[in-house]
Amino acid sequence: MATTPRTPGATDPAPPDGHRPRDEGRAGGDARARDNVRVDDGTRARDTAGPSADRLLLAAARHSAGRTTAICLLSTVTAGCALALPAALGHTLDLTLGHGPSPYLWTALCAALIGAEVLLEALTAFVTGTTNARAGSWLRRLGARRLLAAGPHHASRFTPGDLVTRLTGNAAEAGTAPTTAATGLAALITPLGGLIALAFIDLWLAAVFLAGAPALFLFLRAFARSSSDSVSRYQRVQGELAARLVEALGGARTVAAAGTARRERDRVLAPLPELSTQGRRMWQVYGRAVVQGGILVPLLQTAVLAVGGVRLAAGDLSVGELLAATRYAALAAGVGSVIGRLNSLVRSRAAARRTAELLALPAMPYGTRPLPPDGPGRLELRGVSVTRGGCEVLRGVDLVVPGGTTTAVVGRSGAGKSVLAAVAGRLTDPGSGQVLLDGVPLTEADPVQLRREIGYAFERPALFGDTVGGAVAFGAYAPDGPAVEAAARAASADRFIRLLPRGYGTALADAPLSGGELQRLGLARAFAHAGRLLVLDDATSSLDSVTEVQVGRALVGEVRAGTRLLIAHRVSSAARADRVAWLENGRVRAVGPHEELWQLADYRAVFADEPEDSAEPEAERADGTGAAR
Ligand SMILES: Nc1ncnc2c1ncn2[C@@H]1O[C@H](COP(=O)(O)OP(=O)(O)OP(=O)(O)O)[C@@H](O)[C@H]1O
Repeated sequence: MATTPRTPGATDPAPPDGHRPRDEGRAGGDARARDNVRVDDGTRARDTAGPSADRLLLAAARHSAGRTTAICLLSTVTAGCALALPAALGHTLDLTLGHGPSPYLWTALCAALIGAEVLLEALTAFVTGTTNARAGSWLRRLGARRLLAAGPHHASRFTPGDLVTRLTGNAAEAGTAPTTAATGLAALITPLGGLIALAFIDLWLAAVFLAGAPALFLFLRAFARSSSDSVSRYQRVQGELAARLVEALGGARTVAAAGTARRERDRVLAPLPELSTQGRRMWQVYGRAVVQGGILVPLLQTAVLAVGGVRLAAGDLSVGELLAATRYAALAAGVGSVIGRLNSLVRSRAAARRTAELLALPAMPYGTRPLPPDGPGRLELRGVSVTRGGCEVLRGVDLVVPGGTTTAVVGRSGAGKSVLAAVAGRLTDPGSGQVLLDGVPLTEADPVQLRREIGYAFERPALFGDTVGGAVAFGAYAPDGPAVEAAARAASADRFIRLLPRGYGTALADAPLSGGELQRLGLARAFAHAGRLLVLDDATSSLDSVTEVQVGRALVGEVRAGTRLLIAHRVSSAARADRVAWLENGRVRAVGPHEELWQLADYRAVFADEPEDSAEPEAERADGTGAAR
């Protein structure tokens, strides 16, 4: 038996055709691999959710309104100090050169202004950092909460790598918008104030500066445009690389088995040249900006200084005023920081758009109606239709599973069995129709009670928890040790768990599990949390026939009694059930006892491809009902 190190949540990508395994991440909706924003009706999710991105940024600003206001005040006062300093320095210089009374008071004022500026800048940086972190984590929580509320089917529109990028980098970048806007105001005050101060000192100096301003403006605008473009392209390619890598790692075994490691490596790394191009472009844009800025800004300052020198020689300016003027010219040239902030706002908005797309996921509606106490677990599907990828995969399904009975759902591959299981356990909602548990529509039921009352086991369970025992106990509530062990016994998992180095206390990371062992742990988890309805979605497919029969018996005798819905591929599973619902092309073709359906050639043909090793260990009768109940 192949043994693989257990990686919680790791699943192989679905094979291109044929029977596809069900896993918890899929849960009724395939992650449409390599097509991260494709939605059900075949259209692409909007890449331009402008208004909702803006609303999200406004909400983030409201969330951190107090801190953002503080940052705005702090940076405005800092700008005030920066603007007052050149005038004070100039005046102090004039006093020192003997044009007035003692300069000590002014020197002290200069020192105070410098000290205040440094302190305020440090304080602003501190508050900005913490505000950004808080806003980012708030956005991240919003996104994650909505993702969970939307249910697995809707979440599967996004690939895991893409989701990680949206919830980490994008949320963090969007979270910086409020502080960028707050400091942007001050960034505007400083160059404007510098220009006005320049005009106050001497109109000629302001005129010289303004003459060079268009060139400065054009240069800054070009920088903002090309840098924002290259940065966003770079980020997009980075996200694509991450998505490909996550996908390849998830399917590492398939890749190894197919011997396509080299091809897969090439596919993962295919965006690298584009990444390199965009990276180079980013640095080129930056380097060009440094050179151009390094020439233009000193040129402007030199022009102001030259004209100032002439005005000084003519006696129209004092030495102190000339000193102040050069400083104000430098401050006025700092208009670049405004453009830089605009640039970050543009990037934050783009990032917010990607976060907002998560928030646009429809949340599954829930109600507060309690399920009737001691209800038998009667499951009813009324006219249930489900559309996936533009096709109706369930069409007007009517099905009643009486409380306390077991119904096996059979059908050819792609008939809609897993989607039906997902609808029955409320992992996804039907497009039309209704699902009721003990007479309560699932959409109106209390979600907490629903999760306690519906147990689920999958073909490829994802394990959560620190230890093997913890993984079995993981769920809406934590069963105690004896209940965990009883569930593991029922799932035929107890024996192999006890052989692990620390038994139930073995860390999951130290427990290499075969496919069958993994399935048995998933079954044990479902048994430990069995409520009035238990849905087993092909959850015994990797078990050998003997173990499967043992688990089937235990399910009847040792697990809390209730209604069972089994997705079955084996004759033996169908034969053990009280009734069989036979699905064909998304419709219920027939419902009845296996023995009766077995008379139909089409029904027998459903199991025609059944592998030999799934035959019953006991002699099977010609009608396929030899399975022990
Ligand atoms: N998210 C999705 N997007 C598009 N099509 C989907 C999606 N989920 C399921 N389908 C399609 O719906 C149909 C029914 O899928 P389902 O997984 O329920 O089949 P199944 O009967 O369980 O098949 P199998 O026995 O092979 O697992 C299939 O054609 C499948 O490709």
